[in-house]
Amino acid sequence: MKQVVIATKNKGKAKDFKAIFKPLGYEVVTMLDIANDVEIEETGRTFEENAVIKAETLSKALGKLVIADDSGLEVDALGGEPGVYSARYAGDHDDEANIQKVLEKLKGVPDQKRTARFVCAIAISGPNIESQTFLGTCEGKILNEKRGTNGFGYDPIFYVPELGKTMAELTPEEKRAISHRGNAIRKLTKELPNVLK
Ligand SMILES: O=c1[nH]c(=O)c2ncn([C@@H]3O[C@H](COP(=O)(O)OP(=O)(O)OP(=O)(O)O)[C@@H](O)[C@H]3O)c2[nH]1
Ligand SMILES: [Mg+2]
Repeated sequence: MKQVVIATKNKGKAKDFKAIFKPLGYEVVTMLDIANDVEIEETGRTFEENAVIKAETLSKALGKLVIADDSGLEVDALGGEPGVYSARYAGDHDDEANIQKVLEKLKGVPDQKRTARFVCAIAISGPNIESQTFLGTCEGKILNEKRGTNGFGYDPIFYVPELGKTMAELTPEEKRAISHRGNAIRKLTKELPNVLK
């Protein structure tokens, strides 16, 4: 089976990418499988900058084509927070603490002002290609409490109005069809149809 290397150590993202790439005929390999010792500092100010840092660092270390994902949640009533700090908003990769911080900050904010979006910047880098980025978004609303157990991160409080469900109530296939990550990868495969082998 053809392989695609993703510069992530996030198990939730790995699951999402498996759901996205399996129908395209690719096996997904992440840093958890082949480069757990490589540390990447996310010093960028934007999702795109961080995605390029991740893709280029791992691509140089492996000498291979690599895809990276930098993503997060933007809440309008919080001026776009947590943004690029989504993974480390309250505790470092502590999903529960991060969710509680968002809910606490949104206490008393009425339903119509709880709009938010997930953003995903995908970067692709390789020995013979110039790095490129693709941005995907998914619009929704932040609920007052958690619903559902699938997914990761902020999925249990992110409500998708068109489906009447939170991201955490969707199957991996349903999430793939509408998510920021699915949308960014669809752009990549449309614009670079021949780059993945
Ligand atoms: O509910 C969610 N559903 C999603 O689909 C999603 N995508 C991103 N996020 C949040 O944004 C952070 C990314 O930060 P991030 O891009 O730096 O990734 P990370 O540090 O977790 O892993 P890595 O890829 O850097 O190794 C994550 O940890 C999550 O908190 C999501 N939350
Ligand atoms: Mg990270």
